[in-house]
Amino acid sequence: MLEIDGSHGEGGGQILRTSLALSCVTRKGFKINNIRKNRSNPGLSHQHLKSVELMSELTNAEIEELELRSTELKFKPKNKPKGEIEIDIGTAGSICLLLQCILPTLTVAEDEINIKVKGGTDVKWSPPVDYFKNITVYILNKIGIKADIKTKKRGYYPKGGGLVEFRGKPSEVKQFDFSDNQSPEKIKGVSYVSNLPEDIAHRQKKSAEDILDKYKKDIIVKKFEAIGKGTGIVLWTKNGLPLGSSSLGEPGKPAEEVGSEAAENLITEIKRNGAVDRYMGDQLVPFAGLSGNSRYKTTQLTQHTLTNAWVVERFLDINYKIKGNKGKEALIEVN
Ligand SMILES: Nc1ncnc2c1ncn2[C@@H]1O[C@H](COP(=O)(O)OP(=O)(O)OP(=O)(O)O)[C@@H](O)[C@H]1O
Repeated sequence: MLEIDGSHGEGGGQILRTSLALSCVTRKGFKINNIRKNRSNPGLSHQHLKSVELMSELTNAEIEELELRSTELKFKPKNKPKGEIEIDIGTAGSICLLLQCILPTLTVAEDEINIKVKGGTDVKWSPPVDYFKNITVYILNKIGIKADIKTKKRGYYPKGGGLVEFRGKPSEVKQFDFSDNQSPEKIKGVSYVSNLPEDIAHRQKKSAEDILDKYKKDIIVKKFEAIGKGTGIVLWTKNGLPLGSSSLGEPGKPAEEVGSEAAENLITEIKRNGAVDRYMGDQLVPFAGLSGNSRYKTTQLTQHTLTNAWVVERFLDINYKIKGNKGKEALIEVN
């Protein structure tokens, strides 16, 4: 069994998720300790626990020590992933982070993987579902990963209750070279509210548009069905590979600030010389590794990217070459 130190780098949940994914791809078992050691609430939270359960059901894995707040875990998959599953995170834990585990495993899937997940769709420190669809899944489709998601209901902190349907098919990851990007022709986006006045979504949109004044824009306003209250905005560039940014509303945060935060972050992404944004910088790591020979330039090298590369190197016989410094543009290569 491979031994993984969950406190490596930022010591967060992604070490577990990437280990689960790569374990299912290679069918190498692993033992992880110090799970989420550097988080204020260490150990497995609901989202991580459900990710382990999901991956274990898909591959008929043997697991030991699976409990809420466990800081250690053993996982050994038996079969190639496939199946149809309904899973309820039970909290506002991120649906998109749970789905992160499955995407790399489509490269070895025996059959379709269809999942209905309940939980949070637009929650802090995770990809909002509109980012996941329009940036993560969009870019992965381009490199051969056959996946799609449909958002049926939104889920916000603290109640969750969002519903997303995921469909994935056996896929072959293509080698890719994303070292350049084109300047954006247009900014697309969605400014949304649930169970709050629609005016908030219009104000978020307006303040984002004011900052993005020199670009063509197509930002739609939506009122989404949900159990709880929530607002936010997701923006992405059109032309070439999409760069994305987002901001969530919260009590006491003016709608104008939500819109301007997302727009300013997007401008920073555009001004930097990178083909993918800082979040895709870490999310593409496993796919570059699985393709065996790929390169891409991220707008900002993060600790998550470095840690993700470290995890993938434990499972695959590859080395990442990362040229650049943390916080700056960087080229990530596998060959
Ligand atoms: N605003 C965002 N837009 C897109 N992707 C995001 C955003 N915020 C975070 N992400 C992605 O979500 C993932 C977060 O990983 P991280 O390890 O921080 O989660 P986590 O550690 O599981 O959190 P926790 O330990 O609390 O569960 C990363 O892949 C990151 O790129």
